[in-house]
Amino acid sequence: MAVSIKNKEYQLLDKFNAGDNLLYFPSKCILGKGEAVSLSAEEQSGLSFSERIHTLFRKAEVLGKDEPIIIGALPFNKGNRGMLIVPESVEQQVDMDSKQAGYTASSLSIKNIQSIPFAADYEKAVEKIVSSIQNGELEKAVLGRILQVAAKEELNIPQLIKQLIAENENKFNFALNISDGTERKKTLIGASPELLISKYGKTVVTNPLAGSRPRKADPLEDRQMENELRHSKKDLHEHQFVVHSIEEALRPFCKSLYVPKKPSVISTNTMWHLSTKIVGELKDSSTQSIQLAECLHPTPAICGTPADTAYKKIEMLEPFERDYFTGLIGWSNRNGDGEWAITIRCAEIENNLISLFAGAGIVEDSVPQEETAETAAKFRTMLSALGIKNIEEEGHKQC
Ligand SMILES: C=C(O[C@@H]1C=C(C(=O)O)C=C[C@H]1O)C(=O)O
Repeated sequence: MAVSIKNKEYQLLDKFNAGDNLLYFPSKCILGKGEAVSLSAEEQSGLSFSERIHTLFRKAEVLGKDEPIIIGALPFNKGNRGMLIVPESVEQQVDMDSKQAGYTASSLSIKNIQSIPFAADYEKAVEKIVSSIQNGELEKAVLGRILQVAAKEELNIPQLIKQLIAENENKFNFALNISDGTERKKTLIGASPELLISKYGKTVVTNPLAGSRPRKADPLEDRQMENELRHSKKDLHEHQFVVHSIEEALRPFCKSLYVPKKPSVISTNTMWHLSTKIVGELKDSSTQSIQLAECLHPTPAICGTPADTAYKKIEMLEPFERDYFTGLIGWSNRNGDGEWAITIRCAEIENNLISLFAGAGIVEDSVPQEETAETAAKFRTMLSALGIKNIEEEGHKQC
């Protein structure tokens, strides 16, 4: 049974060890230890996300698990395997103090750093998407790249997640064990600013982000960036694709749906984003959060419009498998209440190797160099928590 704690002085986070599964969301922190039930790659094969969750709950029931909670990560490609488990024990905390998480990052010694693809090749791929858009093949596609960092020493995951949480208050922070039953210890870690769906009873909330500017150290320049974004035709247009598609997907499930007419601007520690918070009331409160997430995924915020054409372009132009990047991370209980965030501002870590992921939405008037700069700024969420401050220039020279 899940144990709930309400005490600001107490930090559930302090109990996190490498190999555990942690979600540190604005609403609550969930720490899962051990693995009571999971789904193998074979068991997941051919199943939708909802069917996987359903199968896992059934397995937990057979074992007599009381009030099971599923924690996991689901991939960008709906056909790939994900990581879904009912932990052996679950503790939750609803009243946290992220500032207390603070651990001062020491600078990581780096052996090697590389962009995949190189920045110049990323820009060529952006150009190709822009031409396809101009030819009328599609309207938007999100193109990603990886920054691969080899550190001199193995990473300390508990320290890293604490630092990430301290730097990313009120974001969807996570550290999940994606080792996949093998000897190789792999962690998916990140601080996502983007809620795909939350569902509590009859209430659903989604908060798409699309349209971005990097934050600046100088306060005046920083405000300028925010202002520019708020009035940018290109970004407002890009944002509209996302809001429109989410509204269409959610409406059939809802008795009422509130969609603000204009986006607001929100900030992370590294970015400004156009944001629209959409709130709905479900017709049927037994609708599962994962069912809604599955219906929305992949949104044009992380894939494109139309989704199938954008998907094909991404597969053709990105020289790597996205896997968990731009998939979902979250939890669900037996009633179907749950929260699923989009897996961005994240990295996969295996010993001393870190793969950071970032993507940018490409539309008709996108400028390739600006998209490289945008992805570089998005990498900074993870880089900063790793204590790597000045990689941008260094990275550009080497990439
Ligand atoms: C794909 C990412 O971010 C997405 C793309 C955005 C954009 O293009 O403006 C903004 C937020 C996210 O929806 C990422 O952070 O890697």
